[in-house]
Amino acid sequence: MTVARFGVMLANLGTPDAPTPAAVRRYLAEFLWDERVIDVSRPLWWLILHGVILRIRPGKVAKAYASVWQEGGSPLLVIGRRQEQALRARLAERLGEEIPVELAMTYGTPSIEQAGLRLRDAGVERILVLPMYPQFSRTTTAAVFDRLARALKACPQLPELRFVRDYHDHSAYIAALANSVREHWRHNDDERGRLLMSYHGIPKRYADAGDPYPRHCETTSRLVAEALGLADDDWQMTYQSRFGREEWLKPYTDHTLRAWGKQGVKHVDVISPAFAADCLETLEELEVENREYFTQAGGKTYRYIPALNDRDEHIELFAQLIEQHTRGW
Ligand SMILES: C=CC1=C(C)c2cc3[nH]c(cc4nc(cc5[nH]c(cc1n2)c(C)c5CCC(=O)O)C(CCC(=O)O)=C4C)c(C)c3C=C
Ligand SMILES: [Fe+2]
Ligand SMILES: [Fe+2]
Repeated sequence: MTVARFGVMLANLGTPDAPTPAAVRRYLAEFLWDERVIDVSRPLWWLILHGVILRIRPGKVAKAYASVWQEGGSPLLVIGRRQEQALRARLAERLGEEIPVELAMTYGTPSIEQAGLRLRDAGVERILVLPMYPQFSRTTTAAVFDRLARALKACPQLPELRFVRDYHDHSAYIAALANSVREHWRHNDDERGRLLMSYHGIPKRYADAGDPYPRHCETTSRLVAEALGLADDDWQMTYQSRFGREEWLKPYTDHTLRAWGKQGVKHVDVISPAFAADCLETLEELEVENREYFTQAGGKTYRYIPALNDRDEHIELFAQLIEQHTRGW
């Protein structure tokens, strides 16, 4: 067997195994216990998480998952598998050799450990880790790094490792986002709404302590707006998916959409550049929940533009990132 020069670990957040309260509870218990995500002192957080959150949230959230669940499972996983397949094919075409590519989830399955073992079984000694988070955050990208380090703890030997920290201003990423907006406008007879770029939020405290996430989101947004030739009034960026009571990054997506509806804005196009794959946060929170906030406040048309998912340009972006980060291997 010829061993490939390197393997790729394509990482994303993870998702429950089923749209049931029990599966959602297992998923949230793992996810929300990660100190990179929630940094509250452990004994206090254990009491809040197990005493309150995991008793109430799974039932409600399981219903939301059930509303977006697909035949093959959770959208994040179904799309992740398509991205993995498409990337294998693209790398074989570009590099003329079979490069092992393994989808890995920070929480749930396929875990980072399982993906690492599959790469080990393929015989590769060099691994490029590509977290599918264009904007770096301690809560996502750094959590991948921690889980990988934990998975490697028991190994007597380490693979050679490289890690893509972020790609928030990569020209192929910006072009792919801008083209997906242009395509959406063309499909709608060039009817353009005000463009809302809605990013998953993080607690403001993390940004104050040095998390570069909001700076990365601002740069992505400005570059997309420039690529589309938008004037300042034609677009805005906001943050969605708040969790808990503390202040998160602002402006908030839901508050902005309600305000726009009241102010007489009639048409909105929404894109969510931080999500490499559509998931609960886009298909339910943006497609359904936020649409209601806007239309109930007086807005007329609200259109969600899908994530880059397995679009050709997205897979090409991953292939370019992989080529750039594996030079010399
Ligand atoms: C303190 C809590 C959370 C932080 C910080 C956070 C950051 C963060 N998350 C994503 C991407 C995704 N989050 C998703 C779901 C989700 N996120 C949180 C909490 C925090 N996220 C929760 C509790 C959940 C689960 C749903 C719920 O209970 O409301 C998902 C979707 C997963 C799916 O199965 O579809 C993604 C993707 C980013 C990019 C980010 C910070 C930059
Ligand atoms: Fe999240
Ligand atoms: Fe949400």
